Amino acid sequence: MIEFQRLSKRYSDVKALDDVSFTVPAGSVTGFLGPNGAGKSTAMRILAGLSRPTSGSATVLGRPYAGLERPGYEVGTLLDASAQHPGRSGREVLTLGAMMLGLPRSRVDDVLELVGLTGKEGRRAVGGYSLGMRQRLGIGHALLGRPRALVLDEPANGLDPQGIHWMRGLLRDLADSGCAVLLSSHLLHEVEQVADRIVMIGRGRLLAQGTPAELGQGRGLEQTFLELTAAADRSLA
Ligand SMILES: Nc1ncnc2c1ncn2[C@@H]1O[C@H](COP(=O)(O)OP(=O)(O)OP(=O)(O)O)[C@@H](O)[C@H]1O
Repeated sequence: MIEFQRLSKRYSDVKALDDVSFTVPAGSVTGFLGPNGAGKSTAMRILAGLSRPTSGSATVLGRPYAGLERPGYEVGTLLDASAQHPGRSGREVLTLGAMMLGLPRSRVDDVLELVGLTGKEGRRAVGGYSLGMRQRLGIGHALLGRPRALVLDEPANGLDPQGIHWMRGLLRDLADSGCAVLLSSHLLHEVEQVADRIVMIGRGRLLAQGTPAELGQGRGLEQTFLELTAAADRSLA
């Protein structure tokens, strides 16, 4: 389970997160929606131990990232698909990750297959990958240790329709096997199709949470999203 409790983050005069609380239960996909600058990446970076909260907490299985005993087995993260060194091959990236986790080389082949990268693609330098291929590699890297929680920031960016279909199936299978999946996206329809629950934020504040049907209120998620985010903009204007 992933939990954000009264999480706030301030960057000098910007309140990137303001008292945000929500839970990502084990065995579910939670879609994290918000317009540009809403605070999604900030919340995910804090959860991954890359940034400190001003107040509140973000925990995986009850512990902050720094307190996890075996982080690679507990939470997998994909925060920036383009963060890998362009000169390394996909296989090298995964092999380094597998070595850090003490996993056998065979796990690299399993993961390449899981994310749909061929042996030839795995041997190519990441600098020559399309964004969709980088997303697949990043998802594979996050899954190396078969973690119990998964945090993906905009993983659908750059994926083609087949790729999006594949990712939807993968996330569903992971959740069905007990994983807590948190997924941020701008693609409302995509999220609607895969998420069991949706959390909406705007201007650093929690705007709504519930199932897609509850939030869509019969008129569609997009309408609710547009109204709530516009109201958040007005209240802080
Ligand atoms: N390192 C930083 N220094 C100063 N301000 C920052 C920093 N990181 C984020 N911010 C600000 O915090 C706010 C939230 O940004 P964040 O990147 O978390 O939003 P987001 O919801 O992920 O946006 P997007 O959908 O565009 O990726 C924005 O106003 C952003 O400018």
